[in-house]
Amino acid sequence: MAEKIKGMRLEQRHGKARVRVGRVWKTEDGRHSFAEWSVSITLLSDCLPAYIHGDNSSIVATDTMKNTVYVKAKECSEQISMEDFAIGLGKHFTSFYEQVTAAIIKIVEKPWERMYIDGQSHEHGFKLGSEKHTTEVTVKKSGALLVTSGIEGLAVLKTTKSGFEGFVRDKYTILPETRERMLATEVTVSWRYSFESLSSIPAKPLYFNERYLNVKKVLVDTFFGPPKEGVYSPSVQSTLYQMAEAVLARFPDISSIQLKMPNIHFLPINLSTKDNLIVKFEDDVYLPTDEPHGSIEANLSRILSKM
Ligand SMILES: O=c1[nH]c(=O)c2[nH]c(=O)[nH]c2[nH]1
Repeated sequence: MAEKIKGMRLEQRHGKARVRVGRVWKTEDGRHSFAEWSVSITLLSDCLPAYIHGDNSSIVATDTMKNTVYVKAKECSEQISMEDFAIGLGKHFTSFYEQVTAAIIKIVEKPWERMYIDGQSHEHGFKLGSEKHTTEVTVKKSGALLVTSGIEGLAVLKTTKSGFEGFVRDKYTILPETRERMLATEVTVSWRYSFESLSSIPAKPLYFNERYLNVKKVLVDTFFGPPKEGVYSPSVQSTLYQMAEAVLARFPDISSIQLKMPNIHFLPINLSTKDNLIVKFEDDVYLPTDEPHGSIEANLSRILSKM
């Protein structure tokens, strides 16, 4: 919200960050599902008197926002995707409060995965996985909507089928060209859905959960290539683009995708004295590092032709 005051411009928003909630859903035959979310709410509303005059009469307390998360979680009697939960919260804040013009809801899910014991899925046991599912939803009073989903911390590595050649060489360059190296990264990705209003959201339950798993599969499959032969990567840039392109080609309801793929370096180990070669690097012994790392990111979006 931007408002003019005494010849100046005031931009303000308020909300509650990191409201943590766990929710269990139980079927009649005794199977439990579980989700743990960290929910952040930001409301855009006219709160000028609070900033200027200390008049809080139009402020929705952030404590109330926190309570609303628990009330809405209680009301979800059936398992729900966190995108749908965020949309529901956004709808609530923009319709329940006259002064609220838009709500931005961000959720990060803790990666609890159903436990398998001797190949059999456990009815109520879960263990913590690695990468996290994220979402950011903006709901406007008009019903206009913006939904993004994403993944944080998807760490992937391949020990071959990667190289880097033909880059700029000048008096500062020492990096040798190679067609044989390790490729490691921790993917952060977010994609935007093309649904632009509350009425165009798919009614299918858990639609967004299914999409999340399928997008993750396309990203990972493209990164690695087929199990036996893999796929050659001429650069992180090229692999990133292939991953983004594969997602847009496969999912018509995704309009853009942003990928961040740090190039996490594994340095060759060569050890020698003046007279002795102790360890000669043969693509086998590495020094793992996490800094510095290359930082490579790009956004790929459809250009929508308006006829
Ligand atoms: O895939 C890569 N992209 C780069 O831009 C780069 N720069 C670098 O030093 N190594 C690499 N690798």
